[in-house]
Parts: sequence; C-alpha cells; structure tokens
Amino acid sequence: MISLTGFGKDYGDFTAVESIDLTIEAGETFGFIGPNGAGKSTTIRFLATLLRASRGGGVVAGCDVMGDPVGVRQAIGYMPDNFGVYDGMRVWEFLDFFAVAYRIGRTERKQIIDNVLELLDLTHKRNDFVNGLSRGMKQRLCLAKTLVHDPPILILDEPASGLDPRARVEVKALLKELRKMGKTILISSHILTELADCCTSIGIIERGQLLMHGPIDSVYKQIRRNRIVQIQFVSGEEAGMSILRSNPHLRSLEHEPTGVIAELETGDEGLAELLEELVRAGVRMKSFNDRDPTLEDVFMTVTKGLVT
Ligand SMILES: Nc1ncnc2c1ncn2[C@@H]1O[C@H](COP(=O)(O)OP(=O)(O)OP(=O)(O)O)[C@@H](O)[C@H]1O
Repeated sequence: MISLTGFGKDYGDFTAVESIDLTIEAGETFGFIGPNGAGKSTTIRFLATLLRASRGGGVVAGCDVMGDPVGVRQAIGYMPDNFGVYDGMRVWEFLDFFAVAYRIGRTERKQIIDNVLELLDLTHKRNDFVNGLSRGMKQRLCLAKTLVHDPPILILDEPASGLDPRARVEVKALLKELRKMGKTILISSHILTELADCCTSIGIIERGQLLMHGPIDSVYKQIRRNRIVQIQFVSGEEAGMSILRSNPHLRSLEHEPTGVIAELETGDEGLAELLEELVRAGVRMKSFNDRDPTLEDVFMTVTKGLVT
C-alpha cells in the first residue's frame, strides 16, 4: 500500500536521507521512529507529495508519488508536524474548508463533519474559534481534517508531540480506533514508547538510514539475542557492578530508578552463570529479572550498531 524504492533526498551537499527501501502493507500501523533530524519528516513529506526525491521513488495506494501526485493526495490524509490555523475560522468551518477542497458536496459535507467531530470528540467545540482551542484540541482538529475525504491511508508526522500525557493516551486510543476502521497508518515519533502498543510494525531511522524495519514481533525477536536484565541489589552493589563490568557478554550497563539494567549478548546459560557468580561473591539481590525488550531498548541497541 505504501512503498519506497531507493528513496533518497539531498538538500544541496547535505544528504538528509540516503536510500530507503520499505513496504507498508494495507491495514498496518507503521511507527517511523528516529531522533530529531533523522529524516522522518523528509520521507513523510515526499510521500505526501510535498517534495521531490533526489533519487528513487515511491508508490502510495497504487499511485506513483512523483508521476501521479493528485492520485496520492486523494488516497492520503496528511498531518504535518507543525500546522497553521486560519484566524477567525470556527471548528466546523475549518473542516468544511478542507471538505470543499476535496470537492465533497454540501449535504454530504454536513454529515461528514458531524461524524468526524464525533469521532474526535470535538462535537461540543463545533462553533468555537480554532485559534482559541488548546494545543491538544488543535491537534485533534488537525487529525479530524485528515479524515474528511475518508482516505484509506493516514500519514501523521508526530501527531502527539507537545501533548500532555492524557492527550497522548487519547491520540493512541484514536489510532487504534482508526486501525479498526481499516486505515493504513504511518506515524512518526521520536518518543519511542509512545508507539509501542499501537503499532503493528516499526522502522528505525537514524542519520538518513533505515536501520531496521519489520513487524514489531520480529524486530523484538531479532533483538532478543541481547538479553536485558534488571537487577536490584540489597547489598554488595560495588562488587556486583564490578562482576557485571568484567562479564565478556556485557554490552551496556545503566542505572535506572528501578535498578541496574544490564544488556548482555548471551543466552539462558550465560545469565545463569552470571547469577551464580554474583551469589557466590556474596552479592545480595532482591531481583534479577530478564525483562522483555522495550521499544526504547530496541532503538538503543539498533542505533548502537549491535544488530546486523
Ligand atoms: N529544507 C531543508 N534544507 C536543508 N536541510 C534540511 C531541510 N529540511 C530538513 N533538512 C535537514 O535534513 C535532516 C533531516 O530532517 P527531517 O526534518 O527530515 O528530520 P526528522 O527526523 O523529521 O527530525 P524532527 O524529529 O526534528 O522533525 C536534518 O538534518 C535537517 O536539518
């Protein structure tokens, strides 16, 4: 449904995106993850037909991005990372404006706007001025405007940025709702955990290179050969840390409020040996947990080049 083949973009001498090959199947919610400046918006703006590729290309809903931009625009709802609102416009007028742009008839428009307002829980704001809305509501309204022409594909650039935790949870719930409605969604974020429970697949981009992508389970599996262990010491922490540091399988070691997090490239045997060594050295622990990698772990491991 969305595919990129060798897509790359240069700004003058600077290569923002090297060469991306990627396919996102219909019905997927794809999380496009990367730090600031990684090339997410550049890729998204290309898919939204807003900039030309320096090399390669893409296809969206069967339409060639550069050859048939009008076809692509009909098939997508695009939410930019920062958007302007027009002064003196009411919420319903804002949506009506976009519906007219998509050549939707007057009677149909009213029904669509009612439906979209209800879906986004904005019905009570129908007659409010857009520029008087809170940031969270403006964000929801912007998402609403991507839906007026009922596109099968949504391309959302950091839709939850700058929102408070409650509003973020609402955005996630909404994404799940939209997936249930059969939409294919590409959503970018630099907040990794934000996407963990609402994506079916992810891609990790850094410095213009797609480091890893695939169904979320298979990405976790690939990463699973590095084990993440959370240890809570009761006493003997110093000795424990020195044992950890000298373990040949250790890849990273960090202090977190919940304990020490050790990443080791090893299997069950290696973990059992480590635990035995700690206990033998008299280190007392109240927990030694082999936890499942979080999206954060996946990202850190991949960007450290530990996964090939
Ligand atoms: N119009 C432009 N001219 C020159 N350089 C640009 C332009 N747009 C983006 N860049 C550069 O290209 C790189 C990728 O930018 P892009 O906006 O795609 O990153 P991003 O992953 O979306 O980051 P963010 O999360 O900060 O939005 C950055 O180094 C950025 O400074």
